[in-house]
Amino acid sequence: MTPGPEIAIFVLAGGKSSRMGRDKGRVLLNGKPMIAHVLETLQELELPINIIANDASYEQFGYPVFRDVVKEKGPMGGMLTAFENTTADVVFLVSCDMPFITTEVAKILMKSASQDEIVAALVGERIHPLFALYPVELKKSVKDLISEGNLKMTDFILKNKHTLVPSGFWKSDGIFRNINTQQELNEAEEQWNYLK
Ligand SMILES: Nc1nc2c(ncn2[C@@H]2O[C@H](COP(=O)(O)OP(=O)(O)OP(=O)(O)O)[C@@H](O)[C@H]2O)c(=O)[nH]1
Repeated sequence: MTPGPEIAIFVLAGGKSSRMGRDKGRVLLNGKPMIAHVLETLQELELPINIIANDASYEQFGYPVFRDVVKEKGPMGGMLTAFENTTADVVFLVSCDMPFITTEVAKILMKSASQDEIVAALVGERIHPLFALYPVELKKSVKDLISEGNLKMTDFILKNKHTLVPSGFWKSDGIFRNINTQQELNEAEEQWNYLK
């Protein structure tokens, strides 16, 4: 049996957090910075973990921190930064604001990992680009899209070879819930024991 592609995890934490009003990755949720919940789940996968952030305080989490190679280009810029800083074949891109992710769903997506296909979850009509696998061989194409100003992640997925794993392969779609606002943070805090 041939071994699968080598995968490295990159957690994105370089956004503006304008809806939250303060840096999302470090807001406290159930007593811990939001990104710490994400990292704790991901570490069970036993893959290399990296963070892409523009603030050195992310070094406190104990993983390598890379600054965006191109600023203010959203997750596409974060993805290019990941591609530029890995020797793996595939980057597992994860948003820092998804504290309910599970290793169950990560492993389901990873089963389809490929050196030349993007793998993402499909929930209803919605593709989730920030808990998804991207082949590093798409680096040139990402560079071109960034210089053209085409920064939409779902467009990028649909224009390249991809596998969309439909909902139904896992127990709950709640794992894709992300937290953008103070109200969503309050709700997650209140429902923590039920959701986690
Ligand atoms: N490295 C990096 N990550 C980013 C960038 N923009 C967004 N992200 C990350 O991508 C994920 C989703 O970000 P969004 O919620 O869409 O954007 P945001 O800028 O963080 O927040 P808003 O300003 O409220 O839209 C989060 O984990 C962000 O930290 C960026 O330019 N660089």
